[in-house]
Amino acid sequence: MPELLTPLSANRAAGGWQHRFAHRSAVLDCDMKFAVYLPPQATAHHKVPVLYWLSGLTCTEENFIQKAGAQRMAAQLGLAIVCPDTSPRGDDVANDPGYDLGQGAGFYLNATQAPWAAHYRMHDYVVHELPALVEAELPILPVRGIAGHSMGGHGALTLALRNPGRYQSISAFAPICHPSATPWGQKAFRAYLGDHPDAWREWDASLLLAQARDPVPTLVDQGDADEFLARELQPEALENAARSAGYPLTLRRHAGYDHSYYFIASLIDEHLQHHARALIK
Ligand SMILES: N[C@@H](CCC(=O)N[C@@H](CSC=O)C(=O)NCC(=O)O)C(=O)O
Repeated sequence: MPELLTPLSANRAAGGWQHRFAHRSAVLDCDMKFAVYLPPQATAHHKVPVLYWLSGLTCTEENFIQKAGAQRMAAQLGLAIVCPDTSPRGDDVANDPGYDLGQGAGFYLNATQAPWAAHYRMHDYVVHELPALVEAELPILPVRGIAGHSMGGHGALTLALRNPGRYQSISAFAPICHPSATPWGQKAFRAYLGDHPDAWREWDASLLLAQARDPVPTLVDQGDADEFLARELQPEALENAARSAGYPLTLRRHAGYDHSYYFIASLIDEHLQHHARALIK
């Protein structure tokens, strides 16, 4: 039987190991890469809980592991971090010249429209295929939190809200909160889902959260100097939905912070601690 994971790199980090692997995805029908940080507590005899990190537009599996500085706190807490790529990839995979559609911009949904539907099934990949793979091949427990940034914040919120019971904790940095009403989201939804308002509603975090019946502790951080705040992110839509649903959302605003990884690196320890409170007993 062929090896399921092809090692790409392994670097010692904070007493654990930062890995990158390639594998064949049946769900996406293409070769994919992902990164996983294994803390020192993860051994052949001891499995650890896991945080799935979803990156934003233009990112690969490498942005977070190189820029967020998460390894030291993950090692302290005993938390693995799995970072998928942001879309299917390859010469045979549909693409678009814009940075906000196609490869690097999968939006963590299952596309229904041609030409995207053939490969763009990032929801099923992140929720089902990748966890089954890492839980079978690596010392990782099926005890999961989910987090992300911007497009990946939208992904973290929607994947958790669509799959009650699968994630015990949620967090996001500067998420796209109401994509069916903002330009990045509308462009992606029109392409991937077609002009079908009912379908858009199923992938909009604020609209899903307003209907949520399974409360999961959720932390959202937003910088007030974020260049995308008013046009693309609209955290007030998420706040209003949480208020009307009585959902346990903590949304914090931070003076002077922009949309970059400097913001993420400044607060990532608090997000990891938020997840550890739910995942590590
Ligand atoms: N015009 C920019 C837009 C891309 C960008 O800002 N990407 C962010 C995520 S935005 C929402 O999903 C990002 O994380 N970039 C990578 C990084 O390492 O900072 C551009 O094309 O650069």
